[in-house]
Amino acid sequence: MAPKPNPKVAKAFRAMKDLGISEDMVKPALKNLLKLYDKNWEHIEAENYRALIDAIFEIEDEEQVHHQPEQPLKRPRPGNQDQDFSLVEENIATTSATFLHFANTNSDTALNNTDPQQLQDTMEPSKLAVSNSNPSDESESDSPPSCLRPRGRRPTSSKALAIAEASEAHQPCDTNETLYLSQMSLKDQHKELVPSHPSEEDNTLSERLSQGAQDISNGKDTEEEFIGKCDSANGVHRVIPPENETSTSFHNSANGITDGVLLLPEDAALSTHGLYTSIHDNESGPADNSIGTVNRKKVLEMGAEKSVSVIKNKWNQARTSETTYLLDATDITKGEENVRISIINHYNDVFPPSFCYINESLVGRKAQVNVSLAQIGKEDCCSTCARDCLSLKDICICTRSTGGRYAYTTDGILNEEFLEECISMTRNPQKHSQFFCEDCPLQVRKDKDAREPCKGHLVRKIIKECWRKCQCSKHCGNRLVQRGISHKLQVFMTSGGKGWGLRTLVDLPKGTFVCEYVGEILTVSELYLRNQSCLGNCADAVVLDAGWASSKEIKEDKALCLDATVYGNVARFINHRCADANLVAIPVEVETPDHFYHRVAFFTSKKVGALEELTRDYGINFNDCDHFTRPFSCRCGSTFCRNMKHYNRKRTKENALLPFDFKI
Ligand SMILES: C[S@@+](CC[C@H](N)C(=O)[O-])C[C@H]1O[C@@H](n2cnc3c(N)ncnc32)[C@H](O)[C@@H]1O
Repeated sequence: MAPKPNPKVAKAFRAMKDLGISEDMVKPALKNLLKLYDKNWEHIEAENYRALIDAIFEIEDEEQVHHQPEQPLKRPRPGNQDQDFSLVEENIATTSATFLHFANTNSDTALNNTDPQQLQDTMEPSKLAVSNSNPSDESESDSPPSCLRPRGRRPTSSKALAIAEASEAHQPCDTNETLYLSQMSLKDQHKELVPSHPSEEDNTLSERLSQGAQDISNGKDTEEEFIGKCDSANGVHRVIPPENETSTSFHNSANGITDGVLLLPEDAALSTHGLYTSIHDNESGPADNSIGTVNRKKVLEMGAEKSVSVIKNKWNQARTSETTYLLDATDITKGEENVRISIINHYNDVFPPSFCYINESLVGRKAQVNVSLAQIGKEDCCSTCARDCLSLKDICICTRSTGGRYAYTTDGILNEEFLEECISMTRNPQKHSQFFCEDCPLQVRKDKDAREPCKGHLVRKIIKECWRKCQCSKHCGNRLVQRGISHKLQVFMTSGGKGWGLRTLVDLPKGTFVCEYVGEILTVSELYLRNQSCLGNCADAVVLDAGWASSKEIKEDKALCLDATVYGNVARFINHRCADANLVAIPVEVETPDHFYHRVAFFTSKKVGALEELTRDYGINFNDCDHFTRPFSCRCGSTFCRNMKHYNRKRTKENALLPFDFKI
């Protein structure tokens, strides 16, 4: 019998995998570190495997010196975001190559004309590497306790493919069919997909990319050009037939929605643990070990039936007790947004985290959110305006919270002055008014002995949009965030070891609304408990403290936050950048006169070019464990990085042995 793997090793591999780092890269680095630290795991595990990440990059740097071809995983150099951008651009050939192939699947000519040798010549070896790792080879019997949240998992065993092929091969291609990431590996396709010498008449790759995105958002039937098309002859990926049940959307159900906020019932198994336990407990799938069988499970019931799609992977479940949500690679939003948002990974074979896409926040079990229409008084809505408030002579009452000025311009972007003030608050909070609570909800959750005084909350500027009780039209210029995402975005695997990220596919002027942060509305205490049970693997949350200044006492059920770990929107993929991030978060009131609940909207703080990664400052103090964001070694690449002072890439071996706080 093969020896059981060390659980610490398995845990380290898993942590690196979450960051998009392949096993092949982890192995040599981990071996070196174990030698260096004399198998003392404390140093290796510290600060979320910071030493390991550094060691991986060092090996990679060395390799880059010795082997000229570019490696896929690159550390962003300190300096600016353009660096990140250029990395994306550098590698866009790979991404677009995939698109090019798909664009040609209709005629098949490109594929037929492709000389595999020429293809190889055009690709760097690292990008051609096809992961042969078979999950069945990874013994998971000793795998570390998995976080209670579900995670993306890639059923790549030969058995999985065999079953998929048997049931789906030779099915005709149907543009209505949806290609799910869980059934494909973009990387595996690279060998066959990249045309050797794109003709000179071809559009530039980035133009094609943009065009692909445009086609998708225009709803043309060229989806396959963008992400994939059933190609059973080549066996490059499999297609799951369309689901024949009703939409997976919670959002559209009439029941349960109160003034724009969807309420889940007490017994809806909202906690991560509860949700997945309930799925597992009730499922009665096929008795065999089939993989990739799609099952639908009623998880939430509220009068009308709502169902959640789960990909039931018996084989995976037996090993990890994890359930994976289906993810549509052409549109991770499941149609919940006005635009489709695709997801792409051309760096490694890591699958995206599994989560349930929602476009409006859901009220959790304990949070108290007042959404009653009766609470919206005359002073909170414009009852004499008509059509577009912004075009009227008289300033409407909805500008009360923004000092009698509209936050938006008639061009549909944020007012420059207002934006600059919000940016300044984010970058230099100490220069702005703050208030300090007597019993800070962020401290109350702690043991009495560990409590510290309130660290202060900014008195933030809040946008109040017009809402349904107002007399203006739905197209009023003072209703921007409530109309949802309108620009083309894409989730992509970053090149700098930050895992998945979000980027724009079009140029965005300064002050453009990009998206909201959507998730479960929890109390701070609920989040605290959830994070504790999550064994360090929760996504990040946003505290809704903009209204706290208006109240002397903040009751427990009013201290709210948003957690996008299990239910969330595209904002859950936005990575952190210290100080000079290109997005700024601004509280917005829409239909909620309750000052303890507000939405959080992201606007561009500068002009952002197409394909540039979108980033926000999480507001982390990297020396302070109090922040809800799970600690990570910052790889933002900013010259203002608050985590850089501890970091020196060229450190000596002796230095490597020092605790991180002492490194220079
Ligand atoms: C809200 S998630 C962002 C999406 C995430 N990258 C993913 O793959 O799902 C936040 C997590 O992303 C990673 N992350 C975000 N910004 C980072 C940065 N500047 N450097 C390193 N890791 C980062 C950290 O692991 C963090 O806990």
